[in-house]
Amino acid sequence: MNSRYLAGLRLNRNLRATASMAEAVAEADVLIMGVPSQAMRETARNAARHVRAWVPVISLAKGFENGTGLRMTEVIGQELPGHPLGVLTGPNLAREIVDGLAAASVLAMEDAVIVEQLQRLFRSGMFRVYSNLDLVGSELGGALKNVFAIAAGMGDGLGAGINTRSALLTRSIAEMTRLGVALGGNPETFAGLAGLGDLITTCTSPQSRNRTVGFELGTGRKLEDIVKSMNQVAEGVKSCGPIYELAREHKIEVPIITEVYKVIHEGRSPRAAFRGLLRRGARSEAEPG
Ligand SMILES: NC(=O)c1ccc[n+]([C@@H]2O[C@H](COP(=O)([O-])OP(=O)(O)OC[C@H]3O[C@@H](n4cnc5c(N)ncnc54)[C@H](O)[C@@H]3O)[C@@H](O)[C@H]2O)c1
Ligand SMILES: O=P(O)(O)OC[C@H](O)CO
Repeated sequence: MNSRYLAGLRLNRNLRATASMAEAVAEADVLIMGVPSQAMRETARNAARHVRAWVPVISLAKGFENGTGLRMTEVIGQELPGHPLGVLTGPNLAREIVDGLAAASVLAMEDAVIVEQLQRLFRSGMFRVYSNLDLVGSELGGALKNVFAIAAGMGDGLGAGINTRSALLTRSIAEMTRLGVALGGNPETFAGLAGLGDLITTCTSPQSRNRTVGFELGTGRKLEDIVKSMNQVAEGVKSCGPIYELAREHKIEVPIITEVYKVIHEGRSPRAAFRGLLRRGARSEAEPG
């Protein structure tokens, strides 16, 4: 059992826990990195002393590094150079998967041969794994959707209706695609499991930590109190800053991300954020906003 994070659920009996990095990593044929984004560099650096050369490293994290604005496989690549890198991402709420409910995921790597081999390794009865050679787009989808989930949660916390949520999700996927393509992803990836699929799950499930942060903000609670009361990471809170900066750097208009950034970093109220989105000028559906 992992009573702190997945209370009441029995873990697979093949899992073995250890607090020793050397023991966890030294004999590994594949390394799977499942820590919050802001802990990724330190964790990869600690692993580097023990891991064998050429072992593939797969990231599960969905965020950007604060300060550098780097994606997780970029961070891992700096600390573990020469290893084939990938991400496993998609609509994958941990609790549902441990509970044995069916789910689909994307394993994205740039090497077509290795991704096919690992796809077989990750696939099991109720867990269907698709491959994708667009590592950058798949990784971006997972990180960007967290900020949109905060926005969707804020709407729900404010008592907005399903029409509002649907409008927000649809404009979010347009915004995700626009920014994701500018940052090097393929547009098709954002319409797949790593983009739209994960956006739907995270924006609609009460299990999502990012949506929960947004929801609580919408009901009027303070960000500091919400984060303090959670024992798990809500990646969108810390990744929102680097994402906003990347959009500015690439001159991409991102109205939803901008409003979430203002709520998190500039004390704007969720109600004012939603009003800000509604008051934007008339435009075509193909335009930002
Ligand atoms: N939980 C999910 O449903 C889920 C699903 C898909 C992807 N992810 C992503 O996986 C990543 C990790 O999420 P999580 O749900 O496991 O987070 P979590 O907060 O529940 O747990 C993180 C784990 O990392 C450990 N950790 C925290 N800081 C650390 C540090 N400095 N050094 C070493 N270990 C540290 C914690 O002890 C804990 O075991 C996130 O990027 C998240 O977006 C989570
Ligand atoms: O709980 P969240 O908001 O971190 O979302 C978890 C997963 O990313 C959903 O796919």
